[in-house]
Amino acid sequence: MNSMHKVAADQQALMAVEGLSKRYQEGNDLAVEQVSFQLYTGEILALLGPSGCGKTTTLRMLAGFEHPTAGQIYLHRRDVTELPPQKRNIGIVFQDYALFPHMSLLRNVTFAMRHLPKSQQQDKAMQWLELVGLTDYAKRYPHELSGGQQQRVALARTLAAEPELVLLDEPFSNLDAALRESTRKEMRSLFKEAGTSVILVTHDQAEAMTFADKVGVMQKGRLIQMDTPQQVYQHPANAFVAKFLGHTNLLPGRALGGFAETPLGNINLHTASEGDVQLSLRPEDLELTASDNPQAARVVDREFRGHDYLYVLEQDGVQYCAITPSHNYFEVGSHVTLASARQASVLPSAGL
Ligand SMILES: Nc1ncnc2c1ncn2[C@@H]1O[C@H](COP(=O)(O)OP(=O)(O)OP(=O)(O)O)[C@@H](O)[C@H]1O
Repeated sequence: MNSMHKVAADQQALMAVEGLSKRYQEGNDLAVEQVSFQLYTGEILALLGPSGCGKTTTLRMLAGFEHPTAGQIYLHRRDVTELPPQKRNIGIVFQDYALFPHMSLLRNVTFAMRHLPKSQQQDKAMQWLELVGLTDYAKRYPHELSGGQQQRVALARTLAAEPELVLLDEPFSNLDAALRESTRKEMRSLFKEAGTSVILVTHDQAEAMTFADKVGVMQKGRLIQMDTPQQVYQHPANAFVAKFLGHTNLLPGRALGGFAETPLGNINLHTASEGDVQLSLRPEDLELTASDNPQAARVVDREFRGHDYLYVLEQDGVQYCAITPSHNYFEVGSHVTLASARQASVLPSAGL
């Protein structure tokens, strides 16, 4: 990208983060190391990674609750790195929702609207409660609500302050599986309807992929890859990202342009390459065919998952995983040939 393009892109970014780092104590490792990214208006970004990788620290620096050791945070190209949280126009919804227990839902929401004249607050608060489907509960108190409902009030209260950007810290972690999925869907459409920009933190890859427009995968304080869920899943930057986003087969290969020689035969490559490579092949991209050949792969294990089967297979002492539709049925102990049904992606930084 030449510098003209970079300037143009920067101008449109709602938030730009450059070289953000955090060391909590002298002598400790960096909790966040050189994180840089841009967020555009209306975008939903998920910061995804295992426990301790620096997601929450990053979020807290963006909100202004933690001071960075190095780096800058820009909102509309204005450097806000030194601004206190209340001057950033960023809303944050914490994991525990932090509603005021002694206030009704309506008052919880109007509390966030002190910037409006008193006469407008009630009507406007009812509109926010309507947006999250809770007008009938306006007079109730937080303890009279389910976890999912409390979550939505916390969201209404955050939105009522009309922030430019909403930060969510593990927003669905307190909800049970069924409620989590529906709340996730509702919230995504709410944000999309309102055109709200969002950054959320999660360690749940399914949540990140279904909720966000872009996923930023973090490992040991670093942002390893940030792209659309499809790109990150299908073209991971390294073995860690490939494995963190679901099952995968990591294969050694020798690339000869558009294909590579691998233990599973020649496999076409998504991007032409040369020399020794590491490939990531998703389990749904492996094709199984029943075989009489005892040298072929053996079915070691099979897990029924409703819509599909997850198989563990062994060939030449190496284990592979494959996912097939549930009508494709192979007995444990039987033999199958393995072939790639799609192009594999070359991991660009296999050494990481
Ligand atoms: N207040 C603190 N003082 C010292 N070290 C801290 C502090 N907060 C976090 N850390 C350390 O910084 C690193 C990153 O922590 P952080 O909470 O940002 O990770 P995370 O990815 O959000 O993890 P989780 O998913 O478990 O919340 C960890 O090694 C953690 O122990």
